[in-house]
This record gives sequence, C-alpha cells and structure tokens, in this order.
Amino acid sequence: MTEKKPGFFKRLFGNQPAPAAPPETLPETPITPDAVPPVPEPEPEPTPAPAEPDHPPPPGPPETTPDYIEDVEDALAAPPQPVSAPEQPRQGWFARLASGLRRSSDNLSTSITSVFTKRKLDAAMLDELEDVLIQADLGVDTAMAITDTLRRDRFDKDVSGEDVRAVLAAEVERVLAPVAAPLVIDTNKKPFIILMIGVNGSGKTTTIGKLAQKFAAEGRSVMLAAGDTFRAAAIEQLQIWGQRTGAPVIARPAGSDASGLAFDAVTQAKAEGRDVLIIDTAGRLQNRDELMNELEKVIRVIKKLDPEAPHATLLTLDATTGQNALKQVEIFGARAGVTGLVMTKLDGTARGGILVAIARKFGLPVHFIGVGEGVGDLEPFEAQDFARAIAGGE
Ligand SMILES: Nc1nc2c(ncn2[C@@H]2O[C@H](COP(=O)(O)OP(=O)(O)OP(=O)(O)O)[C@@H](O)[C@H]2O)c(=O)[nH]1
Repeated sequence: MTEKKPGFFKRLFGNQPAPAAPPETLPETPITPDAVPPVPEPEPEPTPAPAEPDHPPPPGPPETTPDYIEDVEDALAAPPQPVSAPEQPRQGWFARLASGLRRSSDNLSTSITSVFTKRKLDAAMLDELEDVLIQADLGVDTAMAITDTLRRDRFDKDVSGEDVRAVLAAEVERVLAPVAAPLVIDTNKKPFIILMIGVNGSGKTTTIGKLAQKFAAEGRSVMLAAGDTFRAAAIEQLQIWGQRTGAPVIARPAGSDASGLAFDAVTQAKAEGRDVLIIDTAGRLQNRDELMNELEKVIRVIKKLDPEAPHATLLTLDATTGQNALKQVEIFGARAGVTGLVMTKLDGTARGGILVAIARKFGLPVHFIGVGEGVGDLEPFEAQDFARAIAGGE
C-alpha cells in the first residue's frame, strides 16, 4: 500500500538534532485537508455517545482525560495549515525514529568497539561479540550467523568495528528482507476486515488511528469498531481517532460483550459497503487463558458473517518489551492466527534488535513500524533501512 517516501534513510540519519519531544500524549497538529481527503460517503452514521457521559471521567491514561479531549477538539477546530506545513511534523517524526533506533545502534556500536581492542580477530573476541549481539536482543541464531561469517572470512586477520557493523547490517537485512511486506487491502473484500490484537498498552488503538488516516488518505472508506469494551477510556480514545480521521466508530458502553460489538460492526460495515473495517480489541496478556478464549470468540463471531474474515489479524508489539515479544507472537499466533505484525515504540528503545529475533523465528510479515504517538507516525517496514540504522550505518 503506502509507498516509502524517497530519501527516508537520509532524513533518518540527517544531522539535525532531535527536537524536544512533544508533550507525552498530545496528538500532532490538526490534520490538514490534503492529509485526509474528504470521505466520499454521506455523513457517517452517528456514533453512540461515549460510555457513561454523565459520570466523572474514568481513571485512564492522560490521553483520555477531558483536558486531552478538549485539546483535540481545539485542534480539530483550528484553521487548516498551509499546504507546505505537513513536512514539519514529519521531520519531527523522522528525527524521533533516528533517535530511537540510534539508541539500539549506539548500544551495539559501543559494545562492539569494546570487544575489538586488539586488531587480529581471535576466538575470545568472537565469543565476546556473540554475547554482545545476544544481549542486544538480536537472538542466538543471528548472533551466531554473524560470528560464523567473521570466523570464516576474517579469522586471524585485521578487523575493525566498521567491518563488524557491515557484516551485522548484511545479516540483519538478510533476515528482515523476506518479512518486510506491505499490508495489501484486497478490494474484493467489502469490507476488508482487520482485527487488531496485542497485550495491554502495546499500541493497538493508536495504530488503528494511524491506519485509519492512511486508508482515508488513499480514498478508502473506513469504519472503526471500539472492541476494547473493557475500558471506557479506550472507547473514547478510538472515538477521538475516528473524529480525527473522519471514520465512523461503532461503539457500545464499556462492559458490553466484545463479540456482540464485533458482530454489529461487521453487519453495519457490510450494509454501508465500507472498504475497510478495523476492529480494536482489549489488551490482554497472552497467558490469560480466559481472555484469549474471549478473543477466539470474537473471531468465531466475525467468521459467522464472513468465513474468510478477519482478512488481516495484526499483532501490535511494543518494541520496548524485548524478549517477551517472542512469547506474545507465539501465543497470539497460535490462538488468534496472526497474519502480520506492527512493531510500535521503536522511537524510544535500545531493544530494536528484537524485531530480528522475531523475524527469524516466526517469519511473519512485518507491515509497519510505529515511531511515535501522532497520526502520521507509522512507516511501512523497510528491511534495508532498519538494518543499516541498527548497525549504525550512514
Ligand atoms: N512513543 C510511542 N508511543 C506509542 C506508539 N504507539 C503507541 N504509543 C503510545 O503507547 C500508549 C498505549 O497505546 P494504545 O494505543 O493506547 O495501546 P493499546 O494497545 O490500545 O492499549 P490497551 O487498550 O490498554 O490495550 C499510548 O500512550 C500511545 O500514545 C509509538 O509508536 N511510539
């Protein structure tokens, strides 16, 4: 789907210093008319009011507080920016990505440099290097592949940190290239149903907002389903994203049955001939069996209306969780039939190497990487850029 912008890698490693991080939970500047084309359909169905409107706001993350909602409403009411303005926030995004991946690469570079204190490559250096690569979350197999290559080609020869980084980049790219796959929306499916799953706080709802923005910009008619019926705040959060991206949101009060909500959403999206329906789900730890049963039920109910659906089941993985992400892929994959991955929060971690370990172990497509909280902060995954970035290339 979305083409990678040319010059991404240059901007990724541009010399400009990273700007100060935006307030933690505030969204980007308002969407400009050219960023989100008008949704072609008639006015979307009115969405149900946020759950429990008469009650005091439920405890939740600051992005769901009344202040935040007011800020978003103010932002939405603000006059559109000039056509050239969108480049500004995107610069911030690339700077954050560079800074995030730089933490991973700096970690690796520093460790690699500390191993190569002697010039000639020997067995002890290779052992140390292997440890360094494993500690960087790249996985044992990738670590061994890198040291095997160096042992074969450079043993007892002069070798520099730069040489090692080149071998590292090549191996990482080799592993990632087969999994870097765009998310293809099959236009024969009406709607194309995407189910978003993952552990609590991994970035499902935020990713849905970002995807809705992308699809809307591609001229698709999108509907969202607030399937995280556990938290009123999550429902409100999705409604805000819906408002920002012009996508109607199917919601029910907090505490409602998630599979019933999914059923309603699919029915309505079909009736309206929507192109894409994205269904949010409650965050759940992969080891909570009863919650995984509930997820299976949601999927069963969706299949009653369309046996081939969900057409994409996307697992969001928080890059900062490191090794636990491997377990998440394994168990969500077995229980919910994950078709692709979105790795979020790469903008703030030294653990980006985990993506390599996941790719090697599971071979699942990686569609997107999330590099910030804003509506435009989602980038199609590119193996070469990622490999060069994590190896500290220029
Ligand atoms: N820095 C950064 N933050 C992100 C990214 N993606 C999501 N977040 C933030 O992570 C937090 C959790 O994101 P949500 O989208 O609410 O996560 P969720 O999986 O829907 O959470 P639950 O509903 O609790 O399961 C929010 O503060 C998001 O703004 C990302 O790529 N980078």
